[in-house]
Amino acid sequence: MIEIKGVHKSFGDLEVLKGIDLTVNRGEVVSIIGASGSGKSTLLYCINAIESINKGNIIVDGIDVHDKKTDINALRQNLGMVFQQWNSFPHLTVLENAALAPQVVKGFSKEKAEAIATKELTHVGLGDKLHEYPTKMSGGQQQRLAIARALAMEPPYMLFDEVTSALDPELVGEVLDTLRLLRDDGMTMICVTHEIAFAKEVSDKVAFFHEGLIEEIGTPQEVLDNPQKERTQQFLSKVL
Ligand SMILES: Nc1ncnc2c1ncn2[C@@H]1O[C@H](COP(=O)(O)OP(=O)(O)OP(=O)(O)O)[C@@H](O)[C@H]1O
Repeated sequence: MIEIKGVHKSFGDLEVLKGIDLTVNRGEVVSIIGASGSGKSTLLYCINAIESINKGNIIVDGIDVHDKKTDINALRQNLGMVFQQWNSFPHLTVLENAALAPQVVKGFSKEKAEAIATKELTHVGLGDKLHEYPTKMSGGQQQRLAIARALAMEPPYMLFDEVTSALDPELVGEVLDTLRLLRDDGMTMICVTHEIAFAKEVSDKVAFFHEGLIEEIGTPQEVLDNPQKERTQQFLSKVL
């Protein structure tokens, strides 16, 4: 379970998160929507300690992420993260890219790491690209590689930060299909997304962020079909 309790985060004088409370249970898909600058990505970065927090707690399976005694590297193994921009190693093949972290971080043998990486790459539809170089692939394929690379660490949680935003429109579908696949596998996911229809389809909960606070949270039917707050209604009227 991921428990976010009263989290505040500032960059200098700018308070970006103003008291976020959110619980993500195992097996749940939670989508975070909201205007640009409302703090969605910052929350993801705080969950896996890329960013520090100023107040509150983030607890992952009972471990306080921002406690000085917490082994961040061990914790991050449980939190796979995929960003808007895919950053693979251009001099490594697709398989070598996906097998790298299990070897370096987990100390797995090359054979074991490549077996897991092959399984995950096949799962995301890249089984026929193992020995190609990522620079030769489309943006959608590279983003699926980024997902497989995160999955190869076998994390119980996945954090997705606008993974389709940098893609040409015709490539968005294949990446969303991959996320649907993970949802069907029962993966616990937090998705920061601008894809409202996708959020509606896959999420157990949708959180609408407004200026560093959760303005409204509930099922997709509650928040997206029947929003109670005026700000949610205004936001949805602009993006739907
Ligand atoms: N490292 C940083 N230093 C200073 N300000 C930052 C930093 N990261 C983010 N911010 C600011 O914090 C605010 C929230 O940014 P964040 O990326 O979390 O928003 P967002 O809701 O994810 O927006 P978008 O949908 O555009 O990605 C913005 O005003 C941004 O400029």
